[in-house]
Amino acid sequence: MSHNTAPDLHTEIFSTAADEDVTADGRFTKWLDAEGIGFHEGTFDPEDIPKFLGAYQADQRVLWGVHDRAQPAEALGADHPVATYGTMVHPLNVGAGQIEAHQITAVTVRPSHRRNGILRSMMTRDLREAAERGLPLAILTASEATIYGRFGFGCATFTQAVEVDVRERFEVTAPRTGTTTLVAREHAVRLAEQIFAGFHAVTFGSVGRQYAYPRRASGEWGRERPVEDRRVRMAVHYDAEGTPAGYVSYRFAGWDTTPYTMKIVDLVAATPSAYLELWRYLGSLDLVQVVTWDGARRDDPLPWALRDRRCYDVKGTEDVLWVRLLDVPAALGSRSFRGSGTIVLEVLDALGLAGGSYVLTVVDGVAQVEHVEAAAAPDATLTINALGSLYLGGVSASALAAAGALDAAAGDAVELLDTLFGRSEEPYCITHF
Ligand SMILES: CC(=O)SCCNC(=O)CCNC(=O)[C@H](O)C(C)(C)COP(=O)(O)OP(=O)(O)OC[C@H]1O[C@@H](n2cnc3c(N)ncnc32)[C@H](O)[C@@H]1OP(=O)(O)O
Repeated sequence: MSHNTAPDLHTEIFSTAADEDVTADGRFTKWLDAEGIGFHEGTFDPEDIPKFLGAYQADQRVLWGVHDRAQPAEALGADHPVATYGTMVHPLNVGAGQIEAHQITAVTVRPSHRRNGILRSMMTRDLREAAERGLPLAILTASEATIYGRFGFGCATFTQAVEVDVRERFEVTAPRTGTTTLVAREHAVRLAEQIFAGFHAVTFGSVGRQYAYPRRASGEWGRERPVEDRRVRMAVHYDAEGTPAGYVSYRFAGWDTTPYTMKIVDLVAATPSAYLELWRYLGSLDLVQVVTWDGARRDDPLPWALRDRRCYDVKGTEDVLWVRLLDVPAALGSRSFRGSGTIVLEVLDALGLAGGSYVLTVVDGVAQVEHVEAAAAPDATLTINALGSLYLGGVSASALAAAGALDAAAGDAVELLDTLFGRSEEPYCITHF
């Protein structure tokens, strides 16, 4: 049977409430299943749906479903979205303070409906409405690097995947402090929340975590399902005062994997010494040959703390946060800078949300930003994407200029931007969403 009917689309936007229907026919279950199709997952176990609903409520997610009422009779029903989109708000650490970031997640469009502008229509509407609500910026983590530039996002933070040889030659040379020990499952969620809060408060670029994170770190939830993963263990580092300052949760890859591998599920350290002590602990695990982790900082201090730095092998780099400024004065004005100086920026925004000329004045790291009439001679011109990349200091203005992504009237403008936006540490985000 042929089916030439044009799509008949309508969008439903809802926030999950406690009385949401969790049966197979409920809109939440249909929405979750549609999202799962986009990421090639199987259907969900019905008994998991209430737990996912509870998590989504805790995160205060807003869910979008696009429905097509003109599909063949045998197709998934019209109550089953052909596209999904989700948003929530969590704080982003920008130094001087935390700003509310509009997070975009769960973006999927069914193969039968792709490349018809469905993503574009959801995202342009959502970004406009988020800007109207006064949110200074939007963030996301991207499945592909080619999708979101056109919507004004710039790649802003990175992590690297590492493999550390923890056989005899592994030794952390820093002086030993505090205690690191396995903790009982019943305390693990609370400890994970408490330690992450300490880490987040001091880590530039960190984003507050959703409900599922401490549960997965503790093993109370597994990676795929919200049921206990009995193979996950969690060790906590207590500093010299006895304060929990870091945790690592890990899972053995099994005796069939050689070299024998311990995979880090999550590692969060609120202090540099907690970080090294967690690695000292990992190095003490008998019968393990390598430890793997995909969330290390690009400027990881660990190799500098090892007797044999060649134990540490970088396997790859991954981009994490993509940033899209929605309100340039609010976003720049909340961030801590370095030094002092004044610069006029011309920002180009194809979506017309945040473009214009801005005077950025920084005095001893504190910024004031003024939106001005089109400047006759800006010191630097860049797209909103490039400003999103520059925003957290994950790339220098010099690198953007060398890449043709920032056009400076004079060389000292680039130098000044390097000083102002530069940081001694890279921005670091270990929250995926
Ligand atoms: C934040 C997150 O959730 S990341 C996860 C993103 N989702 C996935 O990776 C799941 C699998 N992919 C999909 O479901 C879909 O292909 C999507 C959501 C990526 C794209 O949805 P579509 O409705 O097909 O996109 P739409 O038709 O609106 O395209 C908008 C523009 O993006 C481009 N585009 C869309 N997808 C891609 C892609 N994967 N790579 C490069 N360009 C893309 C289109 O060509 C179009 O360009 P134009 O407007 O400049 O001509």
